[in-house]
Amino acid sequence: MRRRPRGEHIIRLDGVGLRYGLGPEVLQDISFALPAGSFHFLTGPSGAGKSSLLRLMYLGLRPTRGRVMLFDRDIAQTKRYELPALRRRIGVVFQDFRLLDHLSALDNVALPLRVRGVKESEVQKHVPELLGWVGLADHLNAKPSTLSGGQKQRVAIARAVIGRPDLLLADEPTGNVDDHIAMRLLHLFEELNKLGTTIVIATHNEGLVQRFAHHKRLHLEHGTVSKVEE
Ligand SMILES: Nc1ncnc2c1ncn2[C@@H]1O[C@H](COP(=O)(O)OP(=O)(O)OP(=O)(O)O)[C@@H](O)[C@H]1O
Repeated sequence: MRRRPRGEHIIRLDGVGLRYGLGPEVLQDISFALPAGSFHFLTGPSGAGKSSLLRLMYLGLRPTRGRVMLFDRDIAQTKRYELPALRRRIGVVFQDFRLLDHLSALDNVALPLRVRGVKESEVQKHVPELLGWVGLADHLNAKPSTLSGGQKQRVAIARAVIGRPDLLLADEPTGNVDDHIAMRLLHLFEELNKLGTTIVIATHNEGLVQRFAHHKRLHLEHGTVSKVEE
């Protein structure tokens, strides 16, 4: 598996601004760089721009000004056909999960491995193991519509981490689960981080941030970074 040496920047934003359509800038003058292997909580009040910043980072949106460098590539200079390969190196946990409704929990989580051509024997070994780890051993064949919000969230997390991405971006990944499961999920992110994945977790859960205060913080206020620990 490809691993990057520590010390490089996984993502760098320089003077980035974002507006939706003709609206006001919702992100302004954003500049920071995240070193490979770092672990940040993205915090800030509701509406500060956390989800918008994550969208820029997973290339779901282009900035209206400034420069985004991802894996040492300037996104503005990157050809459209090259973007899917960059995106495959990013695991994303969306706030609204975005599971495929016609697939079972197991098949949703298996997707990133199957896209990559991982052997089916490996898929059948690793996916149930991970789903068991997040407490869903009894729901491998369940369709998302039969799962609770917290269970769907855990399937979405398993799908985002199964391929050991270079960068994991998670939007409120513990928003629908109780404290005990939130702790377990945070430990899962820490394990992934130890294997080299750079992690950014947007959260409102200040209690959780305090319990994991050994990790760094990227704080947004009114669309701009008011604090970044690099
Ligand atoms: N698709 C969109 N079109 C227009 N404006 C948007 C869109 N998405 C977000 N915004 C606006 O951008 C600003 C930042 O929103 P964003 O969702 O990024 O904040 P947030 O910090 O993630 O909030 P929350 O913690 O409540 O999820 C808000 O003023 C919001 O209304």
